[in-house]
Amino acid sequence: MDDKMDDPQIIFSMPKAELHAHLNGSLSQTTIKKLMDLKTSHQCEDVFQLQTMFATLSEDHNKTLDECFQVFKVIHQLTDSEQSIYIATVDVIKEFSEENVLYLELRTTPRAIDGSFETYVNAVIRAIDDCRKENVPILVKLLLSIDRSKGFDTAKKIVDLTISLGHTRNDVVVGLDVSGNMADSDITDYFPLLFKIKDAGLKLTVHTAEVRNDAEAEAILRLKPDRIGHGTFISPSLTGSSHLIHLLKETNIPVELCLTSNKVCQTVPSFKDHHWKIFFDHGIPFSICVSNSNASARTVTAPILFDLK
Ligand SMILES: CNc1ncnc2c1ncn2[C@@H]1O[C@H](COP(=O)(O)O)[C@@H](O)[C@H]1O
Repeated sequence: MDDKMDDPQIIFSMPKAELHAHLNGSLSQTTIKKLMDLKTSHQCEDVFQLQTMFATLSEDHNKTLDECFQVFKVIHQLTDSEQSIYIATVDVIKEFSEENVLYLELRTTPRAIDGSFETYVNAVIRAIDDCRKENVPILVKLLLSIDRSKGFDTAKKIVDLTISLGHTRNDVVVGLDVSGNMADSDITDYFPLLFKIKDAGLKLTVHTAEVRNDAEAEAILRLKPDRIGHGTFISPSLTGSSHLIHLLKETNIPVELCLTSNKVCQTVPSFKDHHWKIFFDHGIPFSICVSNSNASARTVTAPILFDLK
């Protein structure tokens, strides 16, 4: 099987649900250009430096997972104001809708804007509300993310905000995602916060086993989140053991599988070697997701599956 798909049109036209989309990982080139122009119009001094960084990032080659995390640091410089976050969110929603995504569960990590996480989240929610008012034909819900590399205190603020919005805006905010670089932290430090989310009746999804750490993967599965993201190194083809996949099957936790993201970040060598087939054969419930993409990358995953089956 070829790792490239020639004709994604059929997938464009299919109605889809997207359950794992990072807001700042979903900016199209058009939106990036728009946000860059916004910086220029505000006469930001760092705009030339940003342009150079984006030119380098746009070079078409796969990146390691660590390099992917560096990319976000650059993208975050573009979404650093209420206005830019609003524009980014509206664009991402409309672009998913244009690709016939009917249910979009967007996730994003609030950053302090003028010292306030609320400002960031309010800009995202205002964009979702405005798309609803405009009758964009897509249902959008929001997960707030904690970035596990940012420490407990920041995570606590985001968890408290999630719980508060889970009451006041439960038409939009459905729960929490745990993301960020696995190498940077011990996930169990965050467990008291994750229990708070569960106790508040909110949904929880956790990036799990993107790189190998069997003890951590087991601890997350035993925590029983509502979903897990990736689950790459749960696969016996990579760990050489069936222990984690049996545990996953026992807990029956659905997995957000992100084929393109895994390939680009090189946590799997090729689509052919992706663990989706092993999960399929074990009867693990999963959803095919994008995680991070530009608009043109979003629709390649499903044809790959058709091809493999
Ligand atoms: C590739 N696999 C991944 N694994 C873990 N976390 C990831 C990720 N891809 C993205 N993120 C998380 O999402 C943030 C960008 O979107 P937001 O600023 O939140 O909208 C990244 O900074 C990282 O924390």
